[in-house]
Amino acid sequence: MVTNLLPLRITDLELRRAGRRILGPISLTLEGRGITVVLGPNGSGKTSLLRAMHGLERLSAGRIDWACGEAVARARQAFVFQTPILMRRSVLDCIAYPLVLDGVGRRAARAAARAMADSVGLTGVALDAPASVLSGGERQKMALARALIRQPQILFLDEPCANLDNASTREIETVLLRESARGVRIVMSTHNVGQARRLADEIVFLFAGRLHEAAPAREFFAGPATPEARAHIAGDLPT
Ligand SMILES: Nc1ncnc2c1ncn2[C@@H]1O[C@H](COP(=O)(O)OP(=O)(O)OP(=O)(O)O)[C@@H](O)[C@H]1O
Repeated sequence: MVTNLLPLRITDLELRRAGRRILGPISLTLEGRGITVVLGPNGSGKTSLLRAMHGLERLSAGRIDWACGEAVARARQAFVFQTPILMRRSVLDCIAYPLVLDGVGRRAARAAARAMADSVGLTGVALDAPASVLSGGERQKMALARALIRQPQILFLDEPCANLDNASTREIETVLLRESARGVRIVMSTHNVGQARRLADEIVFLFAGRLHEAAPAREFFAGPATPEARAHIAGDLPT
């Protein structure tokens, strides 16, 4: 179902901010199915690359081309931010909100939101309570439910498990693997090598704003192309 959106072609992309180049030049093609993990240390440009793909960054140079054209592509994708945006609504209404914006009636939207809350494991949570009472892990699940409720074909997630404990991380990873198996194309960032090993079909490794490698995960982990990638996988602290 993603075939008419992809490939996504990124050509000579550069982002310059405050007088310095923070990303690029990057040329990269995203195809097919599965989970692409954008891996790299803090500050390597992961968030910036995901935001650029999702159309949230002004490009300083280069192009980003979706196979189906930009407007169609934007309507079929969702983004989960590292720190979920909290609205002053109940948990259920936060999840239902994208459907309400689409014109779905409140009752139907809330019913769909209830089912989605269940499917991401938001159980034992008072769904009519304000979203602000949720724990970190619950907030991430709520953000994931809100992103999935319009059934996006492509889902971007920026460090979806940062600061979460093992149990919450495992639950979110399970949802991501399930959605990927259902055909949702997932593009996510992490600096966590273990998470990349567990989830990735493809790795895009960034270091200091540069693309070091884009390769099938098995290939990347068996023989990373650059010393920086090798050190990152090994858990060393390259300078
Ligand atoms: N608007 C901006 N103005 C100036 N510098 C910026 C801007 N946005 C990002 N940067 C810088 O660009 C670099 C890459 O940032 P980015 O958030 O993309 O990295 P990251 O790999 O996602 O990092 P982290 O893992 O810490 O979230 C950082 O040095 C950051 O300070």
